[in-house]
Amino acid sequence: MAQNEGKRLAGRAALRYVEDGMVVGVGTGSTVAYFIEALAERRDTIEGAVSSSEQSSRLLRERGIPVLDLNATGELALYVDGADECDPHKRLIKGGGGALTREKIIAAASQRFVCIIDPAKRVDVLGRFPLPVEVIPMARSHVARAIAARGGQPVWRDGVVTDNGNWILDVHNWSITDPVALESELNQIAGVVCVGLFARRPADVVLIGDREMA
Ligand SMILES: O=C[C@H](O)[C@H](O)[C@H](O)COP(=O)(O)O
Repeated sequence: MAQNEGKRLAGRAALRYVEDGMVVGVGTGSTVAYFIEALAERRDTIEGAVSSSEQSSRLLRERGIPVLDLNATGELALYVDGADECDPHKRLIKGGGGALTREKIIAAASQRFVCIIDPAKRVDVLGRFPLPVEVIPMARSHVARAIAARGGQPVWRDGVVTDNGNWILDVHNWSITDPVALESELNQIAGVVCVGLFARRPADVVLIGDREMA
């Protein structure tokens, strides 16, 4: 299956979790763009969306879907987002598009996290995709040294500024055998805003193309 076709099928398949009257949490990326396209068909039946990025907010508004403030909506029933990698326990690497922090906030505030991926995103062990870590700009070198001391190879995503005004380090060559422990450990480094590991709060449902992962 071509990768874009897998993304399109997954984006459409997520519609089956959308119920009338919902406020839907919406992630970021090329797979989510297909979901937003499909969600537009339901725009008159939902209340609106909480968005994880400026990019998704723009797409939602272009499709006539109201973008709401998470501070005003309360907890959400549903969050739909893509991922860069997914292991058999539905633990994820996210943040290839730089939206990891807002994505993690919405995932934490949602009862059900439906992750939409194409088959190429499945891995047995996380870490082939470089792990994104959002950092406060002044802490970039400090965090990079702390990560290198733990065996990772951090590379600054030079020129990229997140929606929160921060920078990103992409950590290469890490075979992440205990993602829950690593997520907790990296969160403790001063200057780290968010780690692109979604292991402590994995996805609840993973759609690979239009099929649900067991
Ligand atoms: O920051 C971006 C997000 O975590 C995306 O969900 C992730 O990078 C996957 O994006 P795509 O669907 O474009 O492969």
